[in-house]
Amino acid sequence: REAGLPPGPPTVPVLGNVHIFPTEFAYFKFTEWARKYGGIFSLKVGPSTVVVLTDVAAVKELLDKRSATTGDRPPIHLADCMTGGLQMALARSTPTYKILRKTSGAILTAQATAQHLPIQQAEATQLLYDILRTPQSFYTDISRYSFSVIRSVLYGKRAPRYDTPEISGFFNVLHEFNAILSPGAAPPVDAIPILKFVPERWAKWKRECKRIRNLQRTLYFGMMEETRDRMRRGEGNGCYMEEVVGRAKELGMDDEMASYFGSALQETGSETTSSYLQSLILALVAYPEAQKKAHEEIDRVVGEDRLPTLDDLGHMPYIRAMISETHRFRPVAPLGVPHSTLASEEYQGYLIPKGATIFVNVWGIFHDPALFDDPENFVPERYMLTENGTKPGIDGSDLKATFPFGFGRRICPGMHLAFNSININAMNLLWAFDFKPDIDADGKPITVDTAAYVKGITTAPLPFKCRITPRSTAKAKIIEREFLDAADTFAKFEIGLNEGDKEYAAKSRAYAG
Ligand code: HEM
Repeated sequence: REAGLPPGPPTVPVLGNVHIFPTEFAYFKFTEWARKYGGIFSLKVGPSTVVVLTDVAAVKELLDKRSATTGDRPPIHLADCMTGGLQMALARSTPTYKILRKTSGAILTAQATAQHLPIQQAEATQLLYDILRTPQSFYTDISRYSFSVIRSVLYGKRAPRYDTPEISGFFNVLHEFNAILSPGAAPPVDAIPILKFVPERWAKWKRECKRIRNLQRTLYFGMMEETRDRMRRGEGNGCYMEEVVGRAKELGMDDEMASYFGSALQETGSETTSSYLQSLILALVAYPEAQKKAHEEIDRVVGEDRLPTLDDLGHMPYIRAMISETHRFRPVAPLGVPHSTLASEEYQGYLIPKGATIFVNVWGIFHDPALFDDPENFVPERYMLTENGTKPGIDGSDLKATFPFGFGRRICPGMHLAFNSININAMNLLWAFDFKPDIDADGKPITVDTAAYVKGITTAPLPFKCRITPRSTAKAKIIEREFLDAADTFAKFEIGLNEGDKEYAAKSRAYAG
């Protein structure tokens, strides 16, 4: 480890810390190291430096205030081979990235997001209806919901069932992309750049990247073309990609950029939102007392006769606290998405060299006993005691609601869409259902495992079982009625559905009627 770098675990020659670098659930190890080496520690991965921040003040200073130099992403050569550098969340800080980012800023504003509320609400109503009908498949019903919302607001076309080829087709391509990027799946071309020059006939990874690139382009261009066709036929429905097409010149977007832009938002927006909602349900099952308090509050504010609306949230401090606590308890991106530095920075006497990778240990911060009382438990009350849930007397002002959504110039551009989805669904689910542990053959409750999570940059609870029942017959009736009423909103987003999807949508309406 070079002089001036933040401290960290002892290194060995050449490898540095490669031999001890965690390849999965790295946030646990990083948290352990942070307690030992401090809120700013470093690791050596061969010649490169990784800096891990588990110190809120350092995050604020380095990633927010000095974002001009810390807003790059580490190089991922394979990703660039497949996407041409156009996957916005992974893209380096290039002029092309800046256009993509500007476009997201121009179209995903809080104001614009409000215009997409009707379809978000209609999809949330279908989520209630799906869970009412088939409570055992709540986990995939949530995945359908989040995919369909993003697909509708972006491309103007929904996915009425989870088993549609529209969803499996999209995720198959995404999973192939992620699989080849996972540690060990391909030679370490970023660490050993000379490997990039191995001829294709000896480099299977190059052939694989080409194959996946072709799959991506066929799918993403197809999604774009469908939207464009609908516009040509005068059947536009105001979705975001129509705006991108309409303003392409002004935004500096060509076809290729627009196609990757839309698909990147679809990728980043789907599994993040579903992960959050799945974690919320897991917490409700594991913490019945918290669920009871939320039920009491929503019954008092909303009552039996109608679904909650976004305006109700202002009158529900406990549910607002519960929403924040879910982010803290099980953050969707426990290490954020890694940033990288475009120039050297100095902070509190430490050198953060140019090209260093920076991880924010969101997990370690949210589970720091110095900041939060009883951090391992789901305790919404903490967000009623202090604004950001921290212990009384601790300044938690930098841990604001956007903290789980990242930092500086890279902050999540889909945040406003995500806030609406989370708020609407958290209220709806609590209003509608009781969530209880599943029972075994002897009728005994089976404890859910709140630590069983998917590995990856973003995470989600592993599929789990629970018993979900409507809280009253009157509420079940309202859900059916609202689902039928949503048909008008859905209609604009059901143009061009495949036969299977059309049939499914028609059948579920007939069933509700
Ligand atoms: C619960 C929901 C969500 C969470 C917790 C979340 C969280 C995050 C985080 C932590 C980052 C990395 C920020 C950084 O590098 O500092 C990010 C980036 C991103 N998110 Fe989200 N996100 C969510 C939903 C969405 C949605 C709904 C969309 C799109 C509609 C979206 C689109 C993106 C994109 C495109 C980026 C990359 C930004 C860039 O690199 O410039 N996200 N998100």
